[in-house]
Amino acid sequence: MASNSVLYRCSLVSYQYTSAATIIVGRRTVAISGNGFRACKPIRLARNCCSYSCSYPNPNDSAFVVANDEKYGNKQNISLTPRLYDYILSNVREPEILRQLREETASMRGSQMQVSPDQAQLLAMLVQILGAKRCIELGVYTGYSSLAVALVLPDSACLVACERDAKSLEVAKKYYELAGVSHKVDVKHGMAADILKSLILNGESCSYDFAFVDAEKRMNQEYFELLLQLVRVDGVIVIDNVLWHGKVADPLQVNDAKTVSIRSFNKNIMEDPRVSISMVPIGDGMTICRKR
Ligand SMILES: C[S@@+](CC[C@H](N)C(=O)[O-])C[C@H]1O[C@@H](n2cnc3c(N)ncnc32)[C@H](O)[C@@H]1O
Repeated sequence: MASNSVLYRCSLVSYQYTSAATIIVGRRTVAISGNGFRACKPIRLARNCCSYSCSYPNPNDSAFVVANDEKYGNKQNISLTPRLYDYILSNVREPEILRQLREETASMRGSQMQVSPDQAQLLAMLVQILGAKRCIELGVYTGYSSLAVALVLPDSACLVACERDAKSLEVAKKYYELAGVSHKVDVKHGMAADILKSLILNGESCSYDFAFVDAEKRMNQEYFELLLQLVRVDGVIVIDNVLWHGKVADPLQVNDAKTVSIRSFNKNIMEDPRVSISMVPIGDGMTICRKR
């Protein structure tokens, strides 16, 4: 450990892309200002959380966190500070039309729900690597993630975009038009599970290459079961918010219905032999599943 390092007890550094951030240090919640970040709800410190050593005296600067727990072999992990996250975002190639949509959505209710530019870029890349032609998204909101996917789909491809809220769908449809991708997006207004069931009844099982799940979190297990029917072998299902602002890792103190449900879903998926998985700490956490 560097001689000027400071030992912090912290449960999580939690950021969202808009205007400030918080870190919990000891018993205090410290607000960190930084361009482009929004303050998150502070997460209470677990009594038994492990200690982390940060190699800078200012938590705003500490990019590396070392878990002191022998169990992890003192592995160094990146702790995403506002500065580092700014750096990551400055290395995202966000198409102009997505930037416009993000800015229009920023003043709307629920704008924090939108995936971050780095997440959208990852989704688009997965679709490209897969050579996906048939995709599904559950939870469109104003269309940021679906537009990122539609932009990289070939003209003959299709994205089934499911959303229950008609008002936010209007914004999404406007941007599909502006981006010239409307012909690739099949907008479905309704409840995600019902739409998936109707696709199955329509004989579309095993015909999809890619699915992104970002709707009602407590329905994730049901969405996943339906999507496993709709996606082909070697197809990919990505689930968002699997870290749920870090609450999933604090079972001693955080047990609200949504957190318990996401925690239970994560456990089920971890033990599910039907898929290979990778939980990625990007945004609020995404699990990438490949159907075996
Ligand atoms: C987290 S937001 C989606 C954000 C979007 N992926 C983006 O990047 O902009 C979740 C959306 O799911 C929608 N939603 C929630 N429950 C739903 C359901 N049961 N069926 C369809 N849509 C649902 C909400 O109305 C909301 O717009």
